[in-house]
Amino acid sequence: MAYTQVLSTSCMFYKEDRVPMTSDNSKMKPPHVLTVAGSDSGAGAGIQADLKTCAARGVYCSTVITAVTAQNTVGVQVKTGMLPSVGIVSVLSQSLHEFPVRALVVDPVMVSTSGDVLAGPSILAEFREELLPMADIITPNLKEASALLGCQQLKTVSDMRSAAKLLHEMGPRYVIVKGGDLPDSLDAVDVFFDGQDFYELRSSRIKTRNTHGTGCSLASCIAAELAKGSSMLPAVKVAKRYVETALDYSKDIAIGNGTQGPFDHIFRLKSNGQKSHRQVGFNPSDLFLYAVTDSGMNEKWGRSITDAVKAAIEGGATIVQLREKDAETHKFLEAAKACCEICHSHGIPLLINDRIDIALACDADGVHVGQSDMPASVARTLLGPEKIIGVSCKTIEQAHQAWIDGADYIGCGGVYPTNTKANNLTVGLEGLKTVCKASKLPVVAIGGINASNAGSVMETAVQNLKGVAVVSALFDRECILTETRKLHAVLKTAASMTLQRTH
Ligand SMILES: Cc1ncc(COP(=O)(O)OP(=O)(O)O)c(N)n1
Ligand SMILES: Cc1nc(C(=O)O)sc1CCOP(=O)(O)O
Ligand SMILES: [Mg+2]
Repeated sequence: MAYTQVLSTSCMFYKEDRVPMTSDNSKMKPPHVLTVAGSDSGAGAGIQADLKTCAARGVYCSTVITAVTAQNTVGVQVKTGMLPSVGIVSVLSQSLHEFPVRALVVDPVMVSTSGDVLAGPSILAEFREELLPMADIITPNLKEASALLGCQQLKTVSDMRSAAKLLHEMGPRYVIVKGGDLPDSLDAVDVFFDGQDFYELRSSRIKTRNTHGTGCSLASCIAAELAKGSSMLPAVKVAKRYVETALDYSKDIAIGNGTQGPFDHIFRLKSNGQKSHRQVGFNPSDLFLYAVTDSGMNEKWGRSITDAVKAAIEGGATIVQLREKDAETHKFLEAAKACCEICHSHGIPLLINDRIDIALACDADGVHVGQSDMPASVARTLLGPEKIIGVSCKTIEQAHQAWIDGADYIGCGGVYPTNTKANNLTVGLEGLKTVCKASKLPVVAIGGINASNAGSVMETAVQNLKGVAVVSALFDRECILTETRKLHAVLKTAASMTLQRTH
């Protein structure tokens, strides 16, 4: 059994276990971290931070609580338990000798980010003599580094380098001195030393009060990455980026009344829902009039994507897809963000064609992918459970796979020949019917559809067919608003005729 351990004065330690679960080795236990730490009643640091960090990083975390603290965002008020005692550090060191571990991460928590002193000088010697020599990495902040070294305050990056070197001489294989509190520094710089080379790890300094628990979280994220099999420098880089991203994500949340607050460790599980005015979730009736943009057509008619999208929505589009094949990424992202705002202010979902990265960056409602694009199953993993994913399908098999992959709808075409997509196979109304009948997912028809033939498409009245997706009949026209209204009227008539027929 192998262990990855993290220790602090509040005695956290971590365990990693990759022992096969079954005799045929087909299932592996997930990476596992065991933390032995103090409880933070404020839930931003300590055991609670470790649990949340490991969960966010996909690592199972079990716990041993060494102390109970009563604290809130104003500061540590009472400490019971006991955390930083020579006895606990000594028991821990003995256990580590008895049960050797794969990696030991020592977070020498002595001063919390709120400035409270969490460990007295009595345990410093025990730390230096017992724990540091066993550690794979130690993660002190500026105050903790100077406390361990018994030296003056560290004020510059050069001081941090000297401290990292001296701490390394005490025995740990790696040292990271965290410079978050460095005065006059525009970015957050940490110094990593591997015994040979120094690395200055820089990230943007997030302006936020919500920094409570950043130290615990960095250390537990390093342990989580090690448990997943990472080597040290990549683990430290991931941990730093994780904390930076979490801080940025949580910079405006307001929990408690103190000068500091906790951040949101599990931000990745959220859908950024608070930014969106749209109700989360996919409604198949949104596919009724699906407007798909085309950068070439907008250029030809001299209009911006945003003006094109506004006009389509005003004309009755029920969902919008940005299909900007030639757009340069930076410009596409700017346009996508603006279109998101427009769509969401009208309660209309916005999907991005092909580009999962753009969809993630602008927090669009989802993506549409084809058979040669990112597989829908991978898109689902990247986008999470709440985003909308559409897949182009021309066959029953593709429709079945889309369902297995976790798509929300399929686009089926070309129903008619089209000039918008080169070399597109036309499946015709018959092909559309075949796929619709077999599909477990709602279907939108696409390819050569306009106000003259949309009625025929909808009147095939196949179950699952929820609407039409149109490019040129809306966007390669002089007035998008007029054309969208016209198409909307045709679709409404077709829908009411279908309704009459089925009753
Ligand atoms: C609604 C809808 N259906 C089908 C497509 C076509 O997607 P794909 O096959 O990936 O081709 P491109 O659009 O990427 O050229 C679509 N975009 N939307
Ligand atoms: C983007 C696209 N996909 C198709 C498919 O068959 O999957 S047909 C198509 C082009 C649709 O454009 P228009 O409405 O101008 O014909
Ligand atoms: Mg595509």
